[in-house]
Amino acid sequence: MKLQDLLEVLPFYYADGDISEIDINTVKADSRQVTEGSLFVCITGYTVDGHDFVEEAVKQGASAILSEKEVTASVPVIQVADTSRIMAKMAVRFYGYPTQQIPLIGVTGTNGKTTVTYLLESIFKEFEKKTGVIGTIQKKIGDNAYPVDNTTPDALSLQKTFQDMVDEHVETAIMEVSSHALDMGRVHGCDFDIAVFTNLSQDHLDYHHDMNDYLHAKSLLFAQLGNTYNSNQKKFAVINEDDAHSGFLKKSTAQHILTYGCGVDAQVRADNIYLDVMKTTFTLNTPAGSVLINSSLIGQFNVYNMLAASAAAISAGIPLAVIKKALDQMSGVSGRFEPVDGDQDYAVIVDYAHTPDSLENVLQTIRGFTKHNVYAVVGCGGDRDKAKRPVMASIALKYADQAIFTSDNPRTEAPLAILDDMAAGCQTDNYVIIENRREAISRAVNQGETGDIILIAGKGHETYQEIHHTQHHFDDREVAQEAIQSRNLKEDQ
Ligand SMILES: CC(=O)N[C@H]1[C@@H](OP(=O)(O)OP(=O)(O)OC[C@H]2O[C@@H](n3ccc(=O)[nH]c3=O)[C@H](O)[C@@H]2O)O[C@H](CO)[C@@H](O)[C@@H]1O[C@H](C)C(=O)N[C@@H](C)C(=O)N[C@H](CCC(=O)O)C(=O)O
Ligand SMILES: Nc1ncnc2c1ncn2[C@@H]1O[C@H](COP(=O)(O)OP(=O)(O)OP(=O)(O)O)[C@@H](O)[C@H]1O
Ligand SMILES: N[C@H](CCC[C@H](N)C(=O)O)C(=O)O
Ligand SMILES: [Mg+2]
Repeated sequence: MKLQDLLEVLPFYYADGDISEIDINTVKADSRQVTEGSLFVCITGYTVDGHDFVEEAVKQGASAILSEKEVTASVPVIQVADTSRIMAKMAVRFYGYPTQQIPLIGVTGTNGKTTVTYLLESIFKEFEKKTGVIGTIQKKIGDNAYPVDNTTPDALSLQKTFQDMVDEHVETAIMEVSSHALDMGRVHGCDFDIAVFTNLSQDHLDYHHDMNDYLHAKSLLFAQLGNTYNSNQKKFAVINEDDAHSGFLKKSTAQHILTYGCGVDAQVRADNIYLDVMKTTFTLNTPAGSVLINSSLIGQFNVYNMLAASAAAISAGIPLAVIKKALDQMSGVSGRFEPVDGDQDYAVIVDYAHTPDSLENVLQTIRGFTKHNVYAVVGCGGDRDKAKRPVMASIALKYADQAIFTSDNPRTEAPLAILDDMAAGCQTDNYVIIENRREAISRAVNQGETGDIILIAGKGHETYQEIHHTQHHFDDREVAQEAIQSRNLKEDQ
């Protein structure tokens, strides 16, 4: 592609050097990925400054540089005000406006995004649509899965993925949209058709200044809804009416709104909710009629996730009977309230709860299921929101008979310093600190007696423990299974 064609997305720019004959065969923001004929985009990052890699990019074969600061290079330099924002627009142009060609659903909120995207995938598959899914666990095109680095990829990877989805005839794309992504403009230029809000509670205060800043980032998805290119189609904001922030989010969009919740005001509503350890049933009331849902997803929070997915599906015109069939059949999401079954008479549940609200929801749910002991194995991530550490610890103590505090991706922090931050939130002494996660899980499993429930929180589907930039293989489900088997063996002897 001619560089000048790519620059059509810019109203103004300043070019240093003759760009009229320059061809671009790819756009890269990482000098290590630059190949002959790349446009190298300099991003001022959080750890390093991409402008420092111009020389390396030119050596690797970059034909031109897009920068937001003054840089000197032996190839033409185009200077703009904000390279991240412009890169997103260029990515959309470079990959052929892919989200104008597929309906796109974006899901945002503190908790429940992954679950809602998988519920939507099941519903659209039941409706015989080929789906694409992008999120925390992986990205999927039809039934093929690929690894991801971020819940919401950078703009270049994202638009490339959408182009792949177009090439592979995906009929609906469903993605998680993180607050980081919204704040950094990773989704600029995406033509969302439906935007879903799950809920907002404390997280990521390492990145966002305060809860208002966090809420504002989330609202950008709704502000962006329908503002891009072809806006003739009906666009919907699907909003959790029971969340305290719903009013603000409703004001953030000029598109149609469909609310969901458990109160009388919600347009898509759950009534007669029955929660038990094996199943959840409720009546799903919608503007299109009512059906009884009989799901194997556990807990009140999953009723909300099913309402969110149902409301989004209704906005997309999917019949209620199809929604019911998909929700009834869906067996669960990897690492979310996932039981580990080793033929034991106490339950072990692995769950991705890593925020105060999700931990409270999942422990409250578990507490409601047993009069026996509840054990909670809990840690907090390093290089992440420090303010949530004492809060999560005190929630664990409130609901569990014993909490076992341990490591969860300490990253570049000292594990014991993280555990100290957690201990600062403890008003009671029903906890132990076991830094090594394998030992912590083993301790919990060895204490389990008939009817007890052990929650292993925080890592869910993750298959690693990240320590000082290195990921060591670690899967809570495998480790718990090994601990159960080793105890079974000892007891059989
Ligand atoms: C704080 C944050 O989100 N950072 C993201 C950001 O990194 P950054 O801006 O700090 O980049 P940097 O490493 O400083 O580098 C700056 C620039 O120099 C370039 N560079 C760097 C080195 C080099 O040799 N050559 C070179 O050109 C880099 O490619 C980059 O363009 O851009 C990177 C590339 O897109 C992301 O991978 C990175 O995510 C980091 C890994 C991260 O941990 N992000 C988390 C906090 C995150 O985004 N999480 C959300 C939410 C998850 C949830 O839902 O809970 C997510 O969407 O995943
Ligand atoms: N609607 C909900 N409200 C509160 N907690 C929830 C909800 N749905 C799920 N959870 C809890 O949050 C955890 C994470 O769920 P899920 O992965 O669906 O959320 P997410 O928003 O994708 O998280 P992340 O921000 O890490 O991508 C679950 O394991 C469960 O404990
Ligand atoms: N997307 C979240 C995941 C947290 C998962 C938890 N295991 C941790 O490492 O804190 C984050 O990067 O903050
Ligand atoms: Mg997720």
